[in-house]
Amino acid sequence: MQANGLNERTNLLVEEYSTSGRLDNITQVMSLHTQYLESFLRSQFYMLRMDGPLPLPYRHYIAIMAAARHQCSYLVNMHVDEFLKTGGIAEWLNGLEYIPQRLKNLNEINKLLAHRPWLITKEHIQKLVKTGENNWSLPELVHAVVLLAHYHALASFVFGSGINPERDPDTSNGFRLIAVNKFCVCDLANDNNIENASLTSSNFGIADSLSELEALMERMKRLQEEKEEEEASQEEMATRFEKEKKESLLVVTGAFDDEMVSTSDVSRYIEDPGFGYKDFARRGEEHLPTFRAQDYTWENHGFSLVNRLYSDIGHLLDEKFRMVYNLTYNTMATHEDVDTTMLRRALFNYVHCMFGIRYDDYDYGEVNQLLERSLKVYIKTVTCYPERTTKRMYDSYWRQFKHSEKVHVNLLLMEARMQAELLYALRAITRHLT
Ligand SMILES: CC(C)C[C@H](N)C(=O)O
Repeated sequence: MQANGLNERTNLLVEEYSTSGRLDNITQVMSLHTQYLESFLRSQFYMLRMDGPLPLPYRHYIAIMAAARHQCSYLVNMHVDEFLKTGGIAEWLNGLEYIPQRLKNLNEINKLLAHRPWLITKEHIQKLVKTGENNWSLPELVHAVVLLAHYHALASFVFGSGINPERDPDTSNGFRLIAVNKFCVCDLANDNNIENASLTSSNFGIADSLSELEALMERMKRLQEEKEEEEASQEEMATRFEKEKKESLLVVTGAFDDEMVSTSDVSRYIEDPGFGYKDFARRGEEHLPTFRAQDYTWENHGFSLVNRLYSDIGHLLDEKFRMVYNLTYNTMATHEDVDTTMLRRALFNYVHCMFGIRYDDYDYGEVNQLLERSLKVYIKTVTCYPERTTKRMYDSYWRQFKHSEKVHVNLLLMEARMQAELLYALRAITRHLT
């Protein structure tokens, strides 16, 4: 890393250390992307610690409920500590039966938001805001929704980057208890080249993965040229989206490892643990409806609503979304000066596609050409079933790329997911209001 970048990174880490008294592994891994880290920390600090509609312990309890939907013990434990530190009632940590009804009422929206946000309707919102003494005010509800979406998405980042719990010398078994997917966070933070590690465990040689990279760059170039030549018709574009959406449902992610559930003690914070992202294709009775992005965009609708009800969070989130969307170093593994816009768009839009969100000016044929199968498996797992992510999945795509680039991928997935959840929830709130 260049001296400049390194300085910036160090400064930011020092600053974070002095404000929060710790440097967790999330921060360390994210510090590979300092600019992003800054806006991430700013918005997180705001929603957790600054003036806002919800009392502090509530915020941490909501973070716990959100992270528990994905059995993310790492985040759960972190916020259990914070919950107690901010004066939360210890009894609540026994599980959902011990919390006030009002908080319990968030279960349903937590569950839908995490796994099938398209099912959220204005009726869900109505129920929450009109239940007599247990009602939520709209600002409180928006604060809660932002926290839920943030922590669902962060769980994706944690599993996607293989972040392990920090070792705590005081609790001898605290570490073992929650080690789930055994990545080495130190490797990530140092951005060692993954070449050696991943190649020995796979059947491919360096030559194959090199030509994989060349082929990808070739496809990007060709798509760029084609784009300048002809434009597909509206119908053709719509068909391509539907095709990609349908196919995404067929992408098979790792089988569920039961061991993981039984070793996790976080299930007491959730209801209906079996509820997950729907494998529509197999069941067939429900389909994933299409959300036309231009009818309800973050920029024109979501942003102003969220900002009005919970002031300034809109700006912070907006800055973060823009940051991640535009983040680039113009590199592709060892190549420099490459315009990677197309590839980064494909990643972001593919996540939205899995949530049924369609941009009618985007050609989903690009997703199909740029994202290979193993990458799609990784994306779907990290976004929809993060707890199932394995190191093998992480290693199996883009074998020439650096760790920092795979962390970059994770940032895109995380933010796209957060935005998708927010869009559905905010649309329901708007409908409730009109
Ligand atoms: C996710 C990666 C393909 C991003 C790329 N390294 C860039 O700087 O744009």
